Amino acid sequence: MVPGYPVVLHLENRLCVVAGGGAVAERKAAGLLEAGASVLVVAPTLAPQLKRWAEEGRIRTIERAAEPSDLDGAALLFAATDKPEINRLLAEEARARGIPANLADRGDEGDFVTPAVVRRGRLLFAVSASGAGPAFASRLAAELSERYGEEYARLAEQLYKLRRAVLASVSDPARRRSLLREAVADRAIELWKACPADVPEGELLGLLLRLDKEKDKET
Ligand SMILES: C[C@@]1(CC(=O)O)C2=NC(=C\c3[nH]c(c(CCC(=O)O)c3CC(=O)O)Cc3[nH]c(c(CC(=O)O)c3CCC(=O)O)/C=C3\N/C(=C\2)[C@@H](CCC(=O)O)[C@]3(C)CC(=O)O)/[C@H]1CCC(=O)O
Ligand SMILES: NC(=O)c1ccc[n+]([C@@H]2O[C@H](COP(=O)([O-])OP(=O)(O)OC[C@H]3O[C@@H](n4cnc5c(N)ncnc54)[C@H](O)[C@@H]3O)[C@@H](O)[C@H]2O)c1
Repeated sequence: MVPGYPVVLHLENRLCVVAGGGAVAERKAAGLLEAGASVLVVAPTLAPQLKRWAEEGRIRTIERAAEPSDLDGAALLFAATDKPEINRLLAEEARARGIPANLADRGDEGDFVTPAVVRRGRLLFAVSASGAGPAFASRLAAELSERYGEEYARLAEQLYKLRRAVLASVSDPARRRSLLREAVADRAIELWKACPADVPEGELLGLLLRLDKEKDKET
């Protein structure tokens, strides 16, 4: 088996085309909306949720069979019709234009697959089972979801603020690195979790520097 290469794509306002209008297309569209993409769904029949999103202006839809020209200007293609030969043809068209394609019916033949995802604010967990089955990936993602609750979204936000403060005020790279590592040690994490959501950056930095001093005293 040749393993895949994981990336996190920034798709804000990029055109992503979904061919197909069923349950799978809906799931892909939902994930794309979360990532701020500009979504075009093309299919002769559209699931109710896709119609609602179109009415709300959240996605664009075209109610007919997908055509190669639908790919104009697209960053990604999700071929999610229930016709394998159509998915393959569309993926070939996309490839010829340099657009990476996902094949809902044959993940291994596409340019990329979509992992099972758990989001906690800035945090993103993605699980791919690389052929061992989406049910397995989905189950493991559910376990991550239980292990890392909503409090991790807030924690990530605190760490984001803290990192910004450290980058802005500590110029020595080695010192920065050691502080940023310390900021994710157990004791520090407990401290950030206990802070109110709107704690200012400067205060977080002060707490971190104090922890650092205490650590120096202990050693
Ligand atoms: C994780 C998740 C993400 C998402 O799609 O968002 C995802 N599939 C999910 C659900 C799901 N998929 C299937 C069912 C029906 C039950 C069943 O058969 O198990 C259900 C359940 C449901 O629909 O509820 C069937 C299925 N899926 C694929 C094939 C064809 C094949 O194997 O190639 C077939 C057989 C189709 C047939 O019958 O012919 C292919 C792919 N599905 C992938 C991802 C990619 C591999 C990810 C990895 O690397 O592990 C890959 C390769 C391509 C891709 O889609 O990118 C999402 C769970 C979200 C969550 O719950 O968290
Ligand atoms: N990757 C996954 O996670 C996953 C999960 C389940 C099933 N599948 C596969 O994905 C396929 C789609 O699953 P579904 O549950 O969404 O199917 P579905 O039957 O609910 O929907 C199929 C959709 O494809 C549309 N369609 C048909 N011909 C088209 C064309 N020429 N151009 C554009 N759209 C067209 C139909 O109008 C319909 O909206 C399944 O056949 C299966 O092979 C993949």
